[in-house]
Amino acid sequence: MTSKKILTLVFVKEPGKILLGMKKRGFGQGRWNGFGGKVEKGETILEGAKRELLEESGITANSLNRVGLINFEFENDPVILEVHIFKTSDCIGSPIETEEMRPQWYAEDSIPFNQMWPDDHLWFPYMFSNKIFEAYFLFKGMDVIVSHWIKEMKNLDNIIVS
Ligand SMILES: Nc1nc2c([nH]c(=O)n2[C@H]2C[C@H](O)[C@@H](COP(=O)(O)OP(=O)(O)OP(=O)(O)O)O2)c(=O)[nH]1
Repeated sequence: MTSKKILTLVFVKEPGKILLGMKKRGFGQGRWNGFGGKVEKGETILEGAKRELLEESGITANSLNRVGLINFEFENDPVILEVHIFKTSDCIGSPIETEEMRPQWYAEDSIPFNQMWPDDHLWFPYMFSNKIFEAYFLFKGMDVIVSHWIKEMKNLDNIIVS
């Protein structure tokens, strides 16, 4: 039997650059990523996304735009990770280093994909060209993608996040 965990991932974007954080501990440690985590009981996905962004980067988002939805499976693991991805440029505050993340701005043309999850270079181009997408990745361990698909979507309105 499989079970699902709902997670969020938020990217703060300014023209030509994006804020990433180096994950200092836990799942994905040592990789640059957006800010996010598990949605808690009693909160919506959007609330969870804003909470994690604030906790991990010190930034408050006024609004978030949907970027995509990815389901991750790992061989020999019954847990599916459903990751809701957002971006925002409508936010307040400057990034601060937290217990979990060390933030750094990167130019869009120098993203450190070799220090990121191996799927990221496949879907970042959708995000950078403002395309909404849905994707699936099956991993063996944390480094090898066994199979995957990515589809551009008109919207993700069938998946309610508010
Ligand atoms: N870019 C990218 N992000 C991913 C991938 N897989 C994956 O789970 N993530 C994201 C989703 C979440 O934002 C984050 C994992 O959340 P987490 O385990 O740190 O959650 P958390 O902060 O609630 O955890 P914790 O407090 O219990 O440590 O990593 C991936 O392949 N690529």
